[in-house]
Amino acid sequence: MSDTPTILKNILQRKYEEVEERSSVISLANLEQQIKDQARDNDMKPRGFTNVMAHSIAGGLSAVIAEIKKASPSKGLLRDPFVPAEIAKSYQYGGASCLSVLTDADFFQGHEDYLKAARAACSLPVIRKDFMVDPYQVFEARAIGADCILLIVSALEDAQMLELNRIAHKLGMDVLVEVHDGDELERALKLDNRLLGINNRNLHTFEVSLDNTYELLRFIPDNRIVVTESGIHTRDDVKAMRDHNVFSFLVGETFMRADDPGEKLKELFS
Ligand SMILES: O=P(O)(O)OC[C@@H](O)[C@@H](O)c1c[nH]c2ccccc12
Repeated sequence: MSDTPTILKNILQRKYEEVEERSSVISLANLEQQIKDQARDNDMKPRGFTNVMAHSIAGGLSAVIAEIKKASPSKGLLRDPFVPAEIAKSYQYGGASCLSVLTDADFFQGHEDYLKAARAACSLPVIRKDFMVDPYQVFEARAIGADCILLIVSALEDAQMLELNRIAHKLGMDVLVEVHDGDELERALKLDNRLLGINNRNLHTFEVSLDNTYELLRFIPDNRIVVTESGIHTRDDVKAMRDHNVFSFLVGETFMRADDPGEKLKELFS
């Protein structure tokens, strides 16, 4: 991880501290008990994130993971007022396949309660968007209702990545593995997940280029579902991706800046 970009380094450093703090308040055993207690509650059952994505694509549609993100380190505050339950309903109405909810507080002004509120307000599967470095966070994700977690390859060693992936699956969650270059892609392909995210944002410079997806595409086997992440703003962006046989999208900023996020989704994807 020697060339891990600075901002990511800062975030990861903070994440390790956060895990220490949180696990001293709520133990891992306690989280596991919560998950067991919730097993009888139908609303808490994993909603099959990957299946819903695959189903949308099989129907000839774009599979859109619509993101609920109040702020980001590169763009600052994106939306105010920010009401996750309203946004979730709007996204469902607008035709999203799944939701992504930022839970990181310090860099994205996110919160676990945003995920809970968004998920409770709709029937869509939800990915916990955060920087996962420790099993504790994976249990925590399931305890708050997440149906899927994100694993960022540049933030993890292989062994860590495998372990977090295994725990997520054991808890019934799906995993979106995120890469932004060829080396990371090679490592990501060692996991047997169907979902593979290509981030168009360079984490060193914050520059966004959709070419990143096009360049990495050719190295990805057909049985994977490629999700293009970041920097999708227009119908033309969507068309260009679809012309390259990319049918899954993760979109945040464009929707967050719109008065009605679900309408904006329709505008881009219908
Ligand atoms: O807001 P955008 O440019 O549409 O991007 C969404 C999403 O791809 C981005 O939020 C993201 C991609 N990978 C991440 C990892 C952590 C936090 C955030 C992200």
